[in-house]
This record gives sequence, structure tokens and C-alpha cells, in this order.
Amino acid sequence: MSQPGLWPRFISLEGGEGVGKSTNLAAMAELLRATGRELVVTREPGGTPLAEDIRQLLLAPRNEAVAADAELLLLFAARAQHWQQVILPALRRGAWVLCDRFVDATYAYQGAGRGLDTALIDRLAELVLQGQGPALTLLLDVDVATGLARAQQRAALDRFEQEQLSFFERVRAAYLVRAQAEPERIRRIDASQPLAQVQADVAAVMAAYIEMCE
Ligand SMILES: Nc1ncnc2c1ncn2[C@@H]1O[C@H](COP(=O)(O)OP(=O)(O)OP(=O)(O)O)[C@@H](O)[C@H]1O
Ligand SMILES: Cc1cn([C@H]2C[C@H](O)[C@@H](COP(=O)(O)O)O2)c(=O)[nH]c1=O
Repeated sequence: MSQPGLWPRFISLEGGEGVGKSTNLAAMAELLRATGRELVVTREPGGTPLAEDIRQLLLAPRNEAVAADAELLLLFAARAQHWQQVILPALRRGAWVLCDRFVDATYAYQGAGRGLDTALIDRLAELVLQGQGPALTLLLDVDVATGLARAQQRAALDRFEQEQLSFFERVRAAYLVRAQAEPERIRRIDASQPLAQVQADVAAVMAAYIEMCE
């Protein structure tokens, strides 16, 4: 591992709503498959049958207000299952793991977005992950209005996508602060560019990283 606890073959993809994660994930997966190693492509919340059930609970719009602590605990319940059943075994057998969102999302959405104490998130992360995580995180960054406009082109909005603009501004700001604090791990990609340029930037970061690792 490059830094204690960070798995070189574990890569996460992050960003606010509609930044282009799904659009870029396939190309990232192709580059990793070309190494000839096993690749596990997964997502959070989700990635196992139980964690996907929790995802449904979290994303479905509902009349009942969801307590921020309840949301946080559900996310970590899903993460614990995903980590133990899928991610950690894959990393231990030498596979690449490409994950659409991971723990950075919790600091951005539940920490900054919902206003939960980051010390509480630290404690849950320590309990579930014991300091382990991705050695590379690509942060797709675009202004909130553009991202939401892109997200709204699709199907009905989920419970998170129905939040206020100010929520997403806090989420974006938190992601950017984390990227500044950990520039080696978190690489910001300007996702306001035309898709072809975003994909070229993603490919350049990935190719350099794979070459360094393999
Ligand atoms: N750089 C870009 N320029 C213009 N449109 C883009 C760009 N990247 C993605 N899109 C379009 O924006 C929409 C949202 O993209 P995508 O579903 O990949 O986002 P996402 O980050 O996965 O969203 P979410 O996390 O909310 O599911 C899609 O219609 C996609 O084609
Ligand atoms: C992992 C994680 C996710 N979320 C939120 C962020 C998104 O709104 C949804 C996931 O849907 P998407 O298809 O990836 O856009 O879940 C969160 O609030 N906290 C988290 O830790």
C-alpha cells in the first residue's frame, strides 16, 4: 500500500449530482481491464444485495422526514456489508476495485450537506474501515446548477436530488476542501468541459496512475 491503509488498486469516483460519474465510469473500467487483472466495478450505497436494499431505502422519496443520524447509520450499515463482502476480499486477491462513491461522499453529503459532526463520521469510518480506503479518487467537479440541470434530464429525482441548491453548494465545497487537503489521492477533474475533454482528462490521470502501480 502507498500510504498505510490506502489500497493502490482501489479507485473511487466522486462528485455532486449529474457531474458525469456514470458516463465516465465505463471508460475508466476499460482502462483497468486492459491491465489483464480482475476488475470489480461497484457502487455506494450498494454493491451487495443487502446494501442495494439499503440504497433503495435511502434514495426513495418519502413523506416521513429522515433523521440525519439515521441516514448516516444506514449508509455505514451498507458500507460495512459492501466492504466485508465485496471490496476487501477483491483487494486481498489482487483485483482492481472501481467504486462509484465511497466514504468521501459521506463527509460531503452527511457532513457538509446535512451538517453532521465530522468526528462522528470519523468514528464510524474507523469502526467499519479501520483507516482503509482508496489510494486514488477522481473528483468530477462542475458548478451545482450545471450538474443539477444534467441530472434533471433523466428520470424522476431521488430523495437526495430533491434537496435545496444550498445543500449541493455545501456538498461541492466540502469535496473541494477535501481535494485540497489530499491532493495526492484526490484528483479534481473539471467536469464543466465538453464530455470529450473530460474523458481525455480522466484517461490521462488513469493511464499515469496505472503505469505507476503496475
Ligand atoms: N461533460 C459533459 N458535458 C455535457 N453533458 C454531460 C457531460 N458529462 C455527462 N453529461 C450528461 O449529463 C447527464 C448526467 O450524466 P451522468 O448520469 O453520467 O451523471 P452522474 O454523475 O452519474 O449523475 P448521478 O450521480 O446524479 O447519477 C447525462 O445525460 C450525460 O450524458
Ligand atoms: C455513498 C454516499 C452516497 N450518498 C448519496 C449521494 C447520491 O445522491 C446518492 C447516490 O446516488 P448516485 O447514483 O451515486 O448519484 O447517495 C450520500 O449522501 N452519502 C454517501 O456516503
